Amino acid sequence: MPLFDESKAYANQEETFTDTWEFDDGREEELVEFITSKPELCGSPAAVLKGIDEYARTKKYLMNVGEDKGKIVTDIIKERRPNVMLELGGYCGYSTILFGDAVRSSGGKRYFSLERSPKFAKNIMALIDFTGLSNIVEVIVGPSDEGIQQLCDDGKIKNIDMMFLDHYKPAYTTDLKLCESLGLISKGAILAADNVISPGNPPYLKYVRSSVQEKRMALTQAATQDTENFPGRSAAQYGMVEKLSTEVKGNPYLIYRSELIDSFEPTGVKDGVEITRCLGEEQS
Ligand SMILES: C[S@@+](CC[C@H](N)C(=O)[O-])C[C@H]1O[C@@H](n2cnc3c(N)ncnc32)[C@H](O)[C@@H]1O
Repeated sequence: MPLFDESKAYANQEETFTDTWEFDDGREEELVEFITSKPELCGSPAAVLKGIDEYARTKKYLMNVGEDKGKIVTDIIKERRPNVMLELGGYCGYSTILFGDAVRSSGGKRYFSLERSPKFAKNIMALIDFTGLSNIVEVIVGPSDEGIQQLCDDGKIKNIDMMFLDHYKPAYTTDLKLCESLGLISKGAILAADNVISPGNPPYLKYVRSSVQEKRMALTQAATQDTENFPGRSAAQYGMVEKLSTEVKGNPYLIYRSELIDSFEPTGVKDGVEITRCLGEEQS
């Protein structure tokens, strides 16, 4: 793994959790102003991303995927060339711009960003408009499980080619199972899950690394295993508002091959992205 370049490190991450939102102390709107007040950045995804990185380095930390982990995912987008890609958790739109632009450049049609906070969603839309990506990116406001169901009911997605998971950590497994149950995951789908080292997501890693037989066995155990065993405060975070369903069983017959790619948070803290490829479905 290459070493982290300290010269591009974001400002230190402060402790600003509330029961409802992380950060949301005005920095996100300050960022939008910082970017949109520079007309020279308008219409250029690369320039806007540079501007967001500059804000997070010189002013206040932002919980973006960042350049290093972002490159892991854009390399896979170039290889997979997804027609339809979803991200769960958009925040200020850094990953939305980076991956939405990569999907567009590789010939894809739609990039859906699902963001629970109406305030954050408004900021993403402002930056997407400014960057010139509104013809490919659609921001869906509300909890991810409702957004996924809605996209499916509206016929906007029939299949997910790629999905980036970067929202409420205990919802990674429940949302993946929801996608599986809705028939949205099939051979060729690729999942990229952020923060599997920092803060970590043991239930998700266990699920995507399990064999069909192990997943079938797990169905006989308590469903709460998906949303328990979280390090630090990553589960308590948003706990007052997140209502996860542990009833959705998913499709245990899907065959996954999963690997961790080591990398860094934009602050330099070690982290990794779990890349999971669906190889097909075992006949029941
Ligand atoms: C780590 S940030 C996402 C960063 C973004 N992907 C990036 O790299 O630029 C997590 C985001 O997930 C959102 N979020 C948390 N729970 C959610 C849920 N259930 N559905 C959708 N978004 C959620 C939070 O509001 C926050 O904006």
